[in-house]
Amino acid sequence: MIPIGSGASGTVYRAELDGRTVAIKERTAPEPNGTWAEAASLIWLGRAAPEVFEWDEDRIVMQYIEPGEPSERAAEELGRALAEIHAQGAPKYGSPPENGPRDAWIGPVPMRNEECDSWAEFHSRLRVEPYVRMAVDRGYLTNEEARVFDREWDVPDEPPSRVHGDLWSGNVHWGRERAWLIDPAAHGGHRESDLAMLELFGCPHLERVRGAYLEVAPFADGWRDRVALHQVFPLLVHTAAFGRSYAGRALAAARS
Ligand SMILES: Nc1ncnc2c1ncn2[C@@H]1O[C@H](COP(=O)(O)OP(=O)(O)OP(=O)(O)O)[C@@H](O)[C@H]1O
Repeated sequence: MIPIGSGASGTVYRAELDGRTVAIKERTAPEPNGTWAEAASLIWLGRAAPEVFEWDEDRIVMQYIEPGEPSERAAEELGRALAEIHAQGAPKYGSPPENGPRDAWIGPVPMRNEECDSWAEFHSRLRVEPYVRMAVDRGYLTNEEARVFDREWDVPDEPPSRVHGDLWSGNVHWGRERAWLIDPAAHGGHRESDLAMLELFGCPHLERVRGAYLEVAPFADGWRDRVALHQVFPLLVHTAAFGRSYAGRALAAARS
């Protein structure tokens, strides 16, 4: 087994298994349901993600994707693929991936999926409040700062989408021919959130990805003004997980 990547939760290896080259993601972090949630998410995302061959509580064996360079063509294809995944939908806002657990992970912190009737309820109860509490408990936000996150979260009404859920640029794996989605935390969510997160830390050819996406699946008017609002969740997760250095950006996004 040859190590090809490592992150907070474990190590990814390239290996030969039953005559084919596979990627094996071994989870070393003590995260109950971690591989279950990730395997179910990968399967739910379909052909945009590597195929899952098998998984147990310690590891996922999946299709190995030979790395390549980002290209404009692959970026546009990624935009269209994202639109296609989103359109597959989800039963409700907050639904876990099909056959997946309610209790999952986002980076090194827990993330719960529970069905809600609106995005506003889902966002506030499951994607904002738990991380504000965690950040306050850990001393990364003051009580006064925490109150900034106690607000209405309004977005134009639309049915829940099937979202990747942790779509920072590191979770776009550029292969030889196309881009692949890896390391998802999928659930029923708002499709603008995936694109807003991709924008958060920059992504190669972002304009191409977004342009191709919007051509086939336009957002409701005013989406640019909602980017910051959708970035509150990942910024809060960063604050809760990694510390106060992210608090300023999280607060600014929440005030937007
Ligand atoms: N199916 C795959 N085929 C080829 N390489 C892969 C595959 N899956 C993951 N990798 C490589 O391993 C790296 C880490 O993968 P992944 O993001 O899933 O791990 P992680 O531990 O969750 O990392 P992080 O903490 O950064 O989220 C990727 O950036 C990629 O280079």
